[in-house]
Amino acid sequence: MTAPVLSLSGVRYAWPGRTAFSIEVEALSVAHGETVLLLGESGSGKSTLLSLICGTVLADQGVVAVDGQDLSQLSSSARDRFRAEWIGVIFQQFNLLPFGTVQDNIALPLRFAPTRRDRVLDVAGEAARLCSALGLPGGILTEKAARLSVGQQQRVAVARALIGEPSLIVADEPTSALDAGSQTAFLDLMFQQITACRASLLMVSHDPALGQYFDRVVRMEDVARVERRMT
Ligand SMILES: Nc1ncnc2c1ncn2[C@@H]1O[C@H](COP(=O)(O)OP(=O)(O)OP(=O)(O)O)[C@@H](O)[C@H]1O
Repeated sequence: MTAPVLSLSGVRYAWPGRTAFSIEVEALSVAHGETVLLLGESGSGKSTLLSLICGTVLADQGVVAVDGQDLSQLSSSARDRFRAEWIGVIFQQFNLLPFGTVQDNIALPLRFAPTRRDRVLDVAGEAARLCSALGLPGGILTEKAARLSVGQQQRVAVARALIGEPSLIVADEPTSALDAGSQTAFLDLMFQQITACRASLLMVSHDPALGQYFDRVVRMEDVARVERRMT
């Protein structure tokens, strides 16, 4: 049996400072090629959990492993490189570089990830293929990101996460700005592309209606114990 693409065990994390929010996750894993929706209300710690998974914050206790690599064993710069190599991240606000072109934005993670870069023979060709597969108009590659509609930015953010086929795609509420019809169309396209590159997907949302698209739905309250102390 191959190791899961993501596994958390005995994880504990408390935000430093006066926030007094802490989270404990006994066990959570995502298998290769699996799509998992992590459901939780606002403030339940979903983004905190994604930060732990991406290694932007380090667990105080326990192990977070991506593709078998314990993130706490990497230096801060090695962790940044590891994230760029193996994790495609779709942020809630997409975080595109506004003055960069669509092509610059899609190619960005490859700059920091030589192995991922090596998997893409023709960067411009692959960016164009992903744009077309995600329903973006031809010629968009040379547009500045700031000029795009929200729906277009969202698709560019997906293309940026997928380029070079990282093993894990992590998405933080990427459909929250869309109406139900546009959500369905967007998720269909995103899932087709994720399946084509055999990546695993962990997406967080507060919306139970999205569960039908995923292999598995995990509720925050079933995997995470959170504590808020008044300071
Ligand atoms: N960067 C941060 N610094 C300090 N505390 C933070 C930070 N981010 C989150 N927190 C704390 O963690 C708690 C949970 O926030 P988090 O963003 O993880 O929840 P969420 O489920 O993603 O919420 P939402 O759906 O509203 O984005 C917050 O109430 C806050 O106290």
